[in-house]
Amino acid sequence: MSKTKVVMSIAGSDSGGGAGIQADLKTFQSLGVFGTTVITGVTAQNTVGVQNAVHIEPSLVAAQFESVAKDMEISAVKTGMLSNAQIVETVSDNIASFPTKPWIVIDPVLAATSVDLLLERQAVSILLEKLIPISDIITPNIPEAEILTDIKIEHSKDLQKVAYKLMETGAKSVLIKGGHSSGKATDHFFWKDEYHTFSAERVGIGSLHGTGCTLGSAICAYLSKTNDLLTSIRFAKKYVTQAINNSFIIGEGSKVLLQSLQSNNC
Ligand SMILES: Nc1ncnc2c1ncn2[C@@H]1O[C@H](COP(=O)(O)OP(=O)(O)OP(=O)(O)O)[C@@H](O)[C@H]1O
Ligand SMILES: Cc1ncc(COP(=O)(O)O)c(N)n1
Repeated sequence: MSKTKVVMSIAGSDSGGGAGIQADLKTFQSLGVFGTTVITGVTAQNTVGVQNAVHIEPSLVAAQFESVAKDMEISAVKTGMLSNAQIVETVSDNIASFPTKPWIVIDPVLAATSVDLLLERQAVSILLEKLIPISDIITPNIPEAEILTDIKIEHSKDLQKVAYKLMETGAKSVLIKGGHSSGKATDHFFWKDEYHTFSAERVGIGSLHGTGCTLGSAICAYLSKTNDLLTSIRFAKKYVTQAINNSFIIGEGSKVLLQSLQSNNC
């Protein structure tokens, strides 16, 4: 009997439920795909910030990969918080050794909205050397794009410089997210010599938690359903915009997104 393919989130746990593994699984469930997980770290976190964090032993990270990959067929993976250099290395090696190549979405989480570090800075070089080169799409926000490339984004032409530099490291495509800019919430997508924008009205409702995780995991879910990069980004942008428009307050800090079941199963 044929097996239904699954998707995988490789990320950290957010005890507050708004970001990380929790946001990814809610997105997968809403979009009708079966989500599996490799947990890289556990944060004590709420809508105000990250209070504490521990990294998972690389051998246990590897064991989670092995358990899932030897039993199930993984059509798409998404990475989020990766904690440190050893974990980035373990994750890169394990994804590269899957028997069937999955779609690979890298959300290079460097710091949470609350500015706590979720990846040690020494790990950035290994991310550039090992993980980004095997990715189909990398989705930095503006501060992350600047850290990864050492290029300050001041004008729109800087977006292209950043994207080309990331593609030179081996990323097949780059989506620079516009949550941290002003005006419309426009995401800039560079792929080979193509350039596309995905735009939505900016919702001015204070700070939000989990937007990047939700967009990345929606791209991952749609890739597993459509096998088409542009279609997946378009649908994922629509999904995150709807979730932002319906965001709500659960604590004293950032609002969280409403992840709701989608009827349009493309
Ligand atoms: N206020 C907003 N209104 C509409 N869309 C937004 C808003 N803020 C972010 N977005 C969209 O949410 C998605 C995630 O972008 P963002 O730049 O916020 O990612 P991120 O910084 O990784 O997430 P986070 O802020 O949760 O860390 C993008 O599609 C972006 O355009
Ligand atoms: C475990 C974990 N992973 C990722 C994020 C980034 O999410 P955000 O930038 O939306 O706070 C987070 N806060 N916690």
